[in-house]
Amino acid sequence: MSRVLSVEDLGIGFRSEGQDFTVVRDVSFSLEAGETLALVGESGSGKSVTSLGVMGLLPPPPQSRTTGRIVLHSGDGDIDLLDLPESRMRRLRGDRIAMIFQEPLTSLNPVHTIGDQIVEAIRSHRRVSRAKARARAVELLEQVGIPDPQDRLGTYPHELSGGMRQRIMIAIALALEPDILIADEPTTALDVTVQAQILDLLRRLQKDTGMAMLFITHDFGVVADIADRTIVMYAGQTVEEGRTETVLSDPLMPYTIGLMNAVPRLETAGLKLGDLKTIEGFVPDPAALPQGCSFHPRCAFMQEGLCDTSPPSIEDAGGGHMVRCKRWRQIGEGRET
Ligand SMILES: Nc1ncnc2c1ncn2[C@@H]1O[C@H](COP(=O)(O)OP(=O)(O)OP(=O)(O)O)[C@@H](O)[C@H]1O
Repeated sequence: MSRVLSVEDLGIGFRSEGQDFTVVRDVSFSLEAGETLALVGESGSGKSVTSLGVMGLLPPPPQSRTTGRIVLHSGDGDIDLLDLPESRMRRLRGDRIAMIFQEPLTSLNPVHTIGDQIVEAIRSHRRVSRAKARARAVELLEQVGIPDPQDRLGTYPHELSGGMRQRIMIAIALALEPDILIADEPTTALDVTVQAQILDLLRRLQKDTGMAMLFITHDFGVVADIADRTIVMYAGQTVEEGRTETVLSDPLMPYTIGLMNAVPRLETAGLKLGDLKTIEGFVPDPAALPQGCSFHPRCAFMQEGLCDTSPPSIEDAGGGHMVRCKRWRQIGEGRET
């Protein structure tokens, strides 16, 4: 597999009411062609801000500031996205990196037909005739499973169901055959059956096109269905990372365990980790992070004098399974007994 994206030591901060605060810290990951990486965490953990950073869609400085490197590995060589002028970033967006969001209605234009919107997406990046772009639009609608694609070109977004709208957004995102698709909670607003259909569709399209996917979700059920690798984020940091099957079968960070236990069908039989059923409390305010481990005030395994003093570094628990918890060894041992 070839590498398509490297994110190195990403840091993102905002300025609000004269105060600077950091919401993403030291996040590093890479994406290979054809693989899916999930970013998981509760609301406010920094998943969306990370993906907006990759897309170059954060507010301009001084409202936001981004540090580290985001490198797109393309046929034309490596492109450092943080150094790119907005005009070139605009050309890459949609073309090499595309994004779909939770609620297609906010991205689709209500006054234009879906055919016009797909044609526009193609013609804004490629010099092709209207007729050719329309033919490609029909092909794309077929690809994403829209029945009677020719007739559907003339419909408006509000005439379609939520699942169909998400398929349209996927068609638009794929129109230019991007190397990377960022999917930010694309199935959260859909009912369970439609959610499964959209996940199936994304998996099939990925197989056909070889694109890499960065999949943002708070739902471990979705992670189990779609991701090759998983990064769990908490308070703007990676707290656990590894192959999805490793993270799911052998979670070592109490935050990950708490998130997983919140998904009934994943309830981890045999974990024997006491009564960590749900996670009490909230993600901390980025402007007032607790001392020590950011998660310690909510953690059932917190050890006074250890977890509340200095922040834990991220450690390799074996085979690239990375964990940011000073007590991961005891947690692993507790599981084996
Ligand atoms: N434009 C902005 N200005 C100031 N703060 C922001 C801005 N966008 C996001 N934040 C803050 O950054 C932090 C991370 O937010 P982010 O949206 O990335 O979380 P998330 O994990 O994706 O959650 P969600 O699932 O709700 O989108 C939050 O504390 C949020 O309030």
